Amino acid sequence: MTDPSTSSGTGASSGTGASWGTGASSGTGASSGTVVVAIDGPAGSGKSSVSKQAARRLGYGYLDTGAAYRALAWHALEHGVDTSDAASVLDVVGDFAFGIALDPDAYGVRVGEADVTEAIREPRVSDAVSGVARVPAVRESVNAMFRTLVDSSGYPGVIVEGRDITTVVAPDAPVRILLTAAPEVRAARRAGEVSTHDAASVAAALHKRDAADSTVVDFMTAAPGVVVVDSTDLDFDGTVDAVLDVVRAQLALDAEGTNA
Ligand SMILES: Nc1ncnc2c1ncn2[C@@H]1O[C@H](COP(=O)(O)OP(=O)(O)O)[C@@H](O)[C@H]1O
Ligand SMILES: Nc1ccn([C@@H]2O[C@H](COP(=O)(O)OP(=O)(O)O)[C@@H](O)[C@H]2O)c(=O)n1
Repeated sequence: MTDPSTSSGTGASSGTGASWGTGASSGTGASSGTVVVAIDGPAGSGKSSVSKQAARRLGYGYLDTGAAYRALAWHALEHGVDTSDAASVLDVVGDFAFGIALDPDAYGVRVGEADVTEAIREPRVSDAVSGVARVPAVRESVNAMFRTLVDSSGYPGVIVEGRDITTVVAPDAPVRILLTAAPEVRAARRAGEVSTHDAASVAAALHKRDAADSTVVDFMTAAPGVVVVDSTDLDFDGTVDAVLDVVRAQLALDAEGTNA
């Protein structure tokens, strides 16, 4: 599943790649020269599935940042930690050994030796993840890990998707996209994936998580320079094409030096 080179511990990752996404515009957004395509958006907008397919088409890597927060929530639950208590969450960050594959055709997530690729999608993890993600020290630690993963990826580019990638993690990336869709469309898509819960409870959980997450990051409004792709009326392939159109247009502008 995961290549060891794609592993990163929160402790081991700090201090490297510090200029990633925060330095002067470099044409890549990464200190390693890796092109960063930053995609944010709410739950069920298509970030993961669309980013993965777009990465395949571009020959890029794909980094699912939500998987890191989910894996940390899983890790905290394994330790019996109350995920609504910031101090308790921070206690378990120290031995959080996170691994993720950036290959869009070999997606996998682990914590230590455990393959948690499926487990982190369980409703109990979805319910706990916002509590973990709202702790500022957790976010700083995880963001440093993302920079290390991208800088050492070996890919010419990486599509990085999450909630705060266009604004906090990679504000200088040459391509920044906010992927949205109407709330009822997002809920219906997510309900189609989860067979263990009825559609109404899936929708309620998704809206509750969006509300909790939006107290930490504004992922519903495009920051200046961020291009909106609204997938409400697009099918999956149409959304991938729309994202790729933006990537090509923004990279062309960047190459001309006009993508300020
Ligand atoms: N434009 C689209 N039209 C129809 N279904 C889509 C579209 N984009 C994504 N999906 C489907 O919706 C579900 C949620 O997408 P996902 O990528 O997990 O969203 P996110 O990562 O934003 O939560 C998946 O089953 C995915 O295949
Ligand atoms: N960059 C990110 C990515 C995810 N998250 C958190 O991690 C959770 C899970 O992210 P996800 O991308 O797997 O969620 P979905 O949008 O796929 O439902 C979110 O609900 C946020 O609480 C975050 O805070 N910042």
